[in-house]
Amino acid sequence: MQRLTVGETARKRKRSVTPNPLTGEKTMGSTDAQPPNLDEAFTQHLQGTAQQQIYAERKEFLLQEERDSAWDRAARESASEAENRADQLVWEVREDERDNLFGNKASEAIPGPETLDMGGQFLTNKERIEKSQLFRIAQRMPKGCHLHLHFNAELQPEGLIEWARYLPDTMFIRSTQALVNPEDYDVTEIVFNVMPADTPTSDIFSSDYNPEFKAPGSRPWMNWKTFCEEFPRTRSELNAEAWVKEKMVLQEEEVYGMKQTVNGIWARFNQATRAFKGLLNYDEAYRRYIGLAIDSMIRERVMYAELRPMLMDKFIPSVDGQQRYDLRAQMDMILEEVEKKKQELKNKNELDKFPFGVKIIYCTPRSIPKQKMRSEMQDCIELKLKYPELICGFDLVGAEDRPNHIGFYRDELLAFVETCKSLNIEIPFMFHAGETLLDTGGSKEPQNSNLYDSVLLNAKRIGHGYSLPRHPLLMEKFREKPICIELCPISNELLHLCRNVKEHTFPQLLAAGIPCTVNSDNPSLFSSSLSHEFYQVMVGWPTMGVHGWRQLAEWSITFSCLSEPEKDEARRIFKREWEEFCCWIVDKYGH
Ligand SMILES: O=c1[nH]cnc2c1ncn2[C@@H]1O[C@H](CO)[C@@H](O)[C@H]1O
Repeated sequence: MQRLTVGETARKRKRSVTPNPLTGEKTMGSTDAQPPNLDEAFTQHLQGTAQQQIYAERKEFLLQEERDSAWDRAARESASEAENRADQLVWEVREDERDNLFGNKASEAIPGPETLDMGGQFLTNKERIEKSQLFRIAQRMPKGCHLHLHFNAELQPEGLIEWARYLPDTMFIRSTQALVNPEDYDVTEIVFNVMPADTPTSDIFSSDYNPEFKAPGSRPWMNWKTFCEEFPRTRSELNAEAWVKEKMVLQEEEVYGMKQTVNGIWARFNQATRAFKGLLNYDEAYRRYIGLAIDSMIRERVMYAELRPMLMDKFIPSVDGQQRYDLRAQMDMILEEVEKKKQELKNKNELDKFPFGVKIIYCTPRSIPKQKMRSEMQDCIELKLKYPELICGFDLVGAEDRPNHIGFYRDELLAFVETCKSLNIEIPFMFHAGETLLDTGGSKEPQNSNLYDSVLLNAKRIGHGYSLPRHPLLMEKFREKPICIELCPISNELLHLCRNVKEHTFPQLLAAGIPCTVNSDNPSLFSSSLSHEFYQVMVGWPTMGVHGWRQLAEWSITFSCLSEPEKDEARRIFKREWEEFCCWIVDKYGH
């Protein structure tokens, strides 16, 4: 029988419509129709056709259109030959490590225990990351400026704990409960303080211990050295220092634990922050801390930083607990220590490594009453008048799912703006905003999102901005103004905004054309560093490359509070270092 073509079959099918005997419905009859020869049709249409050609051209056009409007276009187009080569090599290193270091080759076999997801949970991956060449490269990368870094959370805890050994008489510890049963050690919160040696003390290991610390006559403190000596008596598996360190750093199990909640991890985070405070807030440590923080930035190839101290507690003690230093004295210490570092660098002819020192963003908690907020703002302005080059911004900090939202302080914030204008000073807002999945500013009302107030109050930058993609209109406003976003990817993962960096919203923010920078937020609590953050954005989005890294670093200069001539100088240094960096990659990985 002669085979019908596809077209003839279709015509024939049309002719053979018959009513369904049960329903009367007319359906296509197939009784007398020949099945179409699909095989022949496909063979015919698979041969190089105009459609294939047109599709390929349209695809290329679509890709080109996307590249032409991509966020990293300027960097891509201005890349040197070495940078283009470095981009290709870094891509190769990353993709090789995805398959071979992490073992992410898809297979039906259940992966062995050595397999980890590249870009998966940060703390779970941390040891593997440290074996990675991509991480080596991230460490070596010139990073520009660090714009979101909390003052007490820059350095790892070991050093601070060690320094406390040298204060056998004046370092004290307080607990929120007696340490008697094993569970007490897990649930208690501890804080430190330097006080006069004759401060009345109690025994935290006694069931009579009274943790009350506010009431007159309360004596919740125990000498730290005594605490260390007594500690093994009740908890032999850890010594006091190791136990305290666990309290100060977020542990993998508590971050990712099945039963962990957003509130739970924030409570732990806040406890950890408070545990750091007393260990560095006394004159000797404060000074040493600044120098060491700068050393660590230089190692990480950061050339300048804007640090965020909480300045609501106005005094820090001297090492003997006898004197108190007010905010001005603290600012003087910062300036002096920065100056010492600069001198050191100058002597080594290395001033380009950290030429601009640091600036301070005045931070205050969003939990305080309006009256207190007002006095905080006045303190900030007073400091700005006294230290115009040092104070560079104002920020509200603390969990955004708790009161208050920025708009709660609307009148005070507007008064702050007008007062600054009348004094002819500028203290830009750099609010924490969008660091929440509820995005209701600690209330039940979506209109209390801190993202609205950040736009209305003309923030220069915002911290986090994680939930901004839910507001396309605000995205547009951020892009137009522009308001820069200080990304803190590891912080966001550890504080339960996303399970891992691949779920983070930074690709949406960047793709929308909003300038962003990369930051480490609280590296000492998160066991992280700025190099880890840059590593994370590289493995979190396959589209990220060396050009993207450069764009992020360049934005950190553009959106810093350096003066225009300083920015030009910063760009000059950065450009040179970047080219060296790219050549180093080509040298090391090009064979
Ligand atoms: O990611 C954050 N979001 C909001 N507040 C924070 C974050 N990191 C630190 N702090 C808060 O800032 C103060 C230290 O300067 C600490 O009180 C801490 O709770």
